[in-house]
Order: sequence, then structure tokens, then C-alpha cells
Amino acid sequence: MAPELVPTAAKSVTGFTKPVTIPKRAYVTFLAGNGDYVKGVIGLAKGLRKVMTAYPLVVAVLPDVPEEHREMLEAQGCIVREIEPVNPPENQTQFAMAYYVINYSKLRIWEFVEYSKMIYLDGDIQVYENIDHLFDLPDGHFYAVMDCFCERTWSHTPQYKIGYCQQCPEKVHWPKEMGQPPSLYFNAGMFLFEPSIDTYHDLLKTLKVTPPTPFAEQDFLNMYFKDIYKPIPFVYNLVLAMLWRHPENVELHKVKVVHYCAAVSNAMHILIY
Ligand SMILES: O=c1ccn([C@@H]2O[C@H](COP(=O)(O)OP(=O)(O)O)[C@@H](O)[C@H]2O)c(=O)[nH]1
Ligand SMILES: OC[C@H]1O[C@H](O[C@@H]2[C@@H](O)[C@H](O)[C@@H](O)[C@H](O)[C@@H]2O)[C@H](O)[C@@H](O)[C@H]1O
Repeated sequence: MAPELVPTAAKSVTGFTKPVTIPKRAYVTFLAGNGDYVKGVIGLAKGLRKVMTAYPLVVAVLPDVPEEHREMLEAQGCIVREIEPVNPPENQTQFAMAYYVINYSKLRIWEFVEYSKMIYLDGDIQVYENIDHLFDLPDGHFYAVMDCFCERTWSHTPQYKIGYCQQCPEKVHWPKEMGQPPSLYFNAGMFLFEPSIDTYHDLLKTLKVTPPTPFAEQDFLNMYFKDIYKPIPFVYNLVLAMLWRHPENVELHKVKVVHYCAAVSNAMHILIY
């Protein structure tokens, strides 16, 4: 993996050098606990290096990530940054998965303002082709891949109950009597964003008054960035369930990034690494 980009001096017309700041970019992931996810993050670091990315991988670690795991990540060239947990307001919410509550801590990455743009990738993601070009997408938007509503983890939602999915809206139409169909909804396992202290503080302020919902920070980010969200092709985050839920939408030979987020595949992914 290329070393971190640093500002360089440039010759001005008068021959005097003046420092220029090259916008710094990086990939970032999130790691909590002392379990197997570190294997996924190591696999992610190896994959990014293998596709010869020009940018470093920052790993935002919660305090419970052991020193041994941090050293393993640094040995892979990762930049390890400790973050404090972010907890949602007190609530009785039944998260789709109980541990999702720790995923709110992802919000800390908006504080990494030494970078102008970052691509967030879950630790259970693997990158098989270089995606550095995504950093050149126009500023001012939030880019991510649309999710699928067909897994059982969505069984609490009206769309699951009627068999509606944004991946195939023509298959089961959204009934008029149910009002507007759900807004385009992204998977928060991969997204391109612009760190900003103002956004970071507003995210935390908004979270304090937002009742948690089953998909935790994914629901929250979808609500918060709704107006600037721009879908990008699924080749940048193939949520594995798409293979058996919407095979007609998948052109496997074009896929650049795979997200091993269905329960069965998590184990598979960890075994690979
Ligand atoms: O105990 C945990 C749970 C989650 N994560 C991180 O949070 C991400 C999102 O969680 P998960 O992958 O389980 O969500 P999924 O996409 O599978 O729903 C993981 O990929 C890890 O990067 C972690 O490090 N430790
Ligand atoms: O905390 C909520 C999580 O929600 C998302 O995972 C889900 C989502 O993809 C569902 O559509 C699937 O059905 C489900 O299996 C999967 O776990 C993000 O990938 C993860 O990073 C994190 O934000």
C-alpha cells in the first residue's frame, strides 16, 4: 500500500517554492472488540494493497481492540486511530442484530478532517479491483450502493411484509394506499464521504434526538444524508445476498467489491483469511 500522501512544495513563477496541499484521501474501516473481525480488516488491507491503491487504510478502533491486534494492523501498513464509542439515546429498540448498537461508533470518522475525502469499508468487505477513481466523483454528495430488503433481517418492515424491494420495484409495486414508497436506501458498509467537523458535530447532535431503529447507524445515515445521497453501481459493494435474492441484477465478472454481510458468508469470509 502506498505511503500516506503528504503536501509537497511547488515552484511558483517567481521561482520561490510555496507549500501546496494535495487533497489527502484515504480508505477507512471500523474495528471493535477482540474477536475475528480483525482478520477481516487484515484481509481488507491486503486486498487494497493487492489492487495497488494509492491511498492508506485508516482503522478506527474502539478502546477494546487489544494492542496485539493493533500491532497486526500496523504491520499491514494500516494507520490505527483510537475512537471513543458513540452510543444512541437510551431506548427499547430491538436492533435487527443486538450488536448493531456498537456500529453507531462509525460516526466518529467524520472527525478525520485531515482527509478531504474518505471511502468507508466494513471489515467484512473485500476489494478485488482498484476503486481509487471513486475519489474523483463530484464533491458535495454521499455516495453508496443501494441495499436489498429481502433478507429476514428486514422482516420487521412493511416492504419485507409485502415483498417489495428497491432492487426490483417492478416485481411487487408499492401500493398507493401505503403512501410513498421508501426513499432510496443505501447499505452503510461502503460509502464515499467528506469528513467535516461541522457535519460531525451535527451528526452527534441529531443522534441525541433521534430514536434508534433496527438498522442502527445505517438507518440514521440514510435519514441524515437523504438529500445528498447518490446511488453508485452495486459493483462497488456487492451485498452477498444479492446473489440469491436478485441474481438477475448481478454481473459477477464486473464486481469490484464484495460485502460478506449475510450471516452465512461472514463465517466463510473469516475462514478465507
Ligand atoms: O463486533 C464487531 C461488530 C462489527 N464490527 C465492525 O463493524 C462492521 C459492521 O458490522 P457487520 O459487518 O457485522 O455488519 P453487516 O454488514 O454484516 O450487517 C464490521 O464489518 C466491522 O468492521 C467490529 O469490528 N466488531
Ligand atoms: O448496523 C447496521 C448494519 O447494516 C448493514 O448490514 C445489514 C444490511 O446490509 C442488511 O440489508 C442485510 O440484510 C443484513 O444482513 C446486513 O447485516 C451494514 O452492512 C452494516 O455496515 C451496518 O451498517
